Amino acid sequence: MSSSKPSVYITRRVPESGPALLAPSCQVEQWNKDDPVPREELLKRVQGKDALFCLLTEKIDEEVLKAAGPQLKVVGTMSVGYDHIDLTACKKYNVKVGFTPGVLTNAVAELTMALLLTTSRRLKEAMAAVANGTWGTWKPMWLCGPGLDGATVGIVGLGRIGFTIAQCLRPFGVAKILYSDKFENPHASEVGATYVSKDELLANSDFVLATCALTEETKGMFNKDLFKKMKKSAIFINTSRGGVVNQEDLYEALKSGEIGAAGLDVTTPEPLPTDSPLLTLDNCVVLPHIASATDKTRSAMSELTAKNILAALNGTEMPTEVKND
Ligand SMILES: O=C(O)[C@H](O)CO
Repeated sequence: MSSSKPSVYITRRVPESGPALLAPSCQVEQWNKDDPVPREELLKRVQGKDALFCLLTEKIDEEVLKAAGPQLKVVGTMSVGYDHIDLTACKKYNVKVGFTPGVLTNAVAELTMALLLTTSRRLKEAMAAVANGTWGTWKPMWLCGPGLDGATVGIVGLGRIGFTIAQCLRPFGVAKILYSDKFENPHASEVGATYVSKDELLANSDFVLATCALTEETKGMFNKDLFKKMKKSAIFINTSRGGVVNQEDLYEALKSGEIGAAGLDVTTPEPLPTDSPLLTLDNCVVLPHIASATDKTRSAMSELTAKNILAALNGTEMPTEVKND
């Protein structure tokens, strides 16, 4: 680094451990609030900065890169997903991109398991019954659900997170884990996962989990055609991005009984408006994008983002750089 300290703009209040790593060697400016920085403010504040520390809520496109100026060296996003960053524009402006894979894998797998259990064991309806007084006597046929024991689970996208979910599933006694992806995962056999076509996965799975990245190919992929191919009892879980689902089609599939239930940690848009039809359904559980929300994970994400930025500013290898060739 040159003698004058490089400047970094942080777009949100984030766990302090990340900014603390930057502070000794950088001039740090921060939008120190819990709500996103307004676009105009971002475009103003990023001017002249050497690095941008952002979140998945900020669209980082050519306009932002241009506003920053030619000295901008790196965009570090505090997320594993980077669908909010225009990689083509970053390449054009010679800006490196850092992200935070690995450190949030366990937390996201854990929350995916929570959604699986909440939907299959009908916890939303059960908790409502306790609260609203419709809990009568113990009834043998009441609030029964499919359970994981002996089930076939289909994972669409067996990357780090999908793989860890497969590990978590095994002690629950699932019979089969199927996965579909662009390529076979060479470690799949370690978790007993079998590579199949998407159609085979959809036709045979009791649970279908979306753990793929949002790309041009996966955008809106879970639509009425795919829901039709699932079992009528299938439970669909999404902890990737809301954009992989056609939400109108999902609503129809849940309402009409085309599929059994859904558990979503991600939606389009976020926050999901409170008048969304999805929220009227007993068989749909919606969470506010909290899969990585453990104290430890969010601190680790903040630190890794800072380390990516420092490495890029120092001209050393970034711990987790998005390959942008
Ligand atoms: O992309 C991510 O990192 C998650 O969606 C939020 O932690």
